[in-house]
Amino acid sequence: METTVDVNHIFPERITVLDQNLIAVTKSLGRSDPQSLIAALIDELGRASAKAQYLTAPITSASKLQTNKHHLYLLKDRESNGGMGLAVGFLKVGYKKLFLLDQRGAHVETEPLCVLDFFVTEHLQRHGYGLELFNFMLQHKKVEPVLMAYDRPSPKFLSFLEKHYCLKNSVPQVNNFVVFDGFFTNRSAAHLRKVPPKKLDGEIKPNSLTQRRAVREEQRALLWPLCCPAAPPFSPPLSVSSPCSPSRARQCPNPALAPAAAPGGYRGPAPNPPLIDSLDYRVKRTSQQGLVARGNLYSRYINTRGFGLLLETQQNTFKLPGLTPVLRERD
Ligand SMILES: CC(=O)SCCNC(=O)CCNC(=O)[C@H](O)C(C)(C)COP(=O)(O)OP(=O)(O)OC[C@H]1O[C@@H](n2cnc3c(N)ncnc32)[C@H](O)[C@@H]1OP(=O)(O)O
Repeated sequence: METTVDVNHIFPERITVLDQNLIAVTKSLGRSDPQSLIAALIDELGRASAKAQYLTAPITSASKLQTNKHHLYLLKDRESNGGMGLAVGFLKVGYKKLFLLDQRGAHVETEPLCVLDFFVTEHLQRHGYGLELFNFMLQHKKVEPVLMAYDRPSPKFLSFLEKHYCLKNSVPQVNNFVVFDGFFTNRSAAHLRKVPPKKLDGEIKPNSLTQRRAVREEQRALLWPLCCPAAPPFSPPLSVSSPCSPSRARQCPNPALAPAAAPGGYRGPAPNPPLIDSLDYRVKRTSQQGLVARGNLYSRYINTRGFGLLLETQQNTFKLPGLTPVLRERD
């Protein structure tokens, strides 16, 4: 990405690892880190990534990086941009506590390293930069791609994973993360914890006024008319050549350019997002099978008997009776 920023000055290394402090994890000798320039560059890259993925808002920004324990790998090309260097792309990863379904459909609690955002400047894609970034991250984190989870991977990213790491068949999930065959089998038992059988269904009563308001919002959210075609309860096994249910595809500026829906749901903007802003929650319907609550924590609620919604705050969990929760943390 061409900027007026002297990328070579800020980032002496070809790949820089940035953390919460917005400073290079491996600091260069005698150089200060001009935080505001770094922040501006990250924001710019985050916006470009969001645009490339048809997102309404960036997943990556300096402020988000500062408030999460993520690592952002930033790749530059030293020679470009009149010798000032060019930010070619970035890869953002972080650990997430996830409730996933194993091959037999059992809930398993995991905390894998997840790919959260990945972007290479448009005109430099398919030149091997993505692979360079990804391999660097694998070495830095000492992890194998099959043991990672992927947050709503785009079709390009799915193609990338298949081509470079032979990751093709996914294990169906009800959340937006994609994991592949081998995720459960290659992982030591210490990293997997079976989720205990659920308690008897019933409403968990909120204690505080704010929490009660959250429940009211939740119930109002359920009244929205359902208008989208139904999606299957589980995303089908992944095949890059035959991406899953079109009902999970999101709106694109130009329908002809719309990416095929991916397992876990491609992260494009949602059609007609009905938002309720309350208590940091934005609640929206994603399909007839489930509703998504966005807030500090994000959760979705699906089972074979119907629809449901589960809101989780730092303190409490609210749920409607009769359904099985599937939880996922959000940034
Ligand atoms: C969890 C998430 O982060 S999902 C978001 C992923 N990011 C995006 O979709 C943003 C737009 N895409 C990109 O920025 C890039 O294409 C990336 C990051 C996915 C891959 O980076 P690149 O530098 O292009 O990858 P690299 O050159 O190492 O590998 C190329 C392979 O990636 C895949 N790929 C890259 N670009 C494309 C494309 N336009 N169409 C289809 N496949 C593509 C292909 O498998 C390609 O191999 P091929 O050229 O033989 O078909």
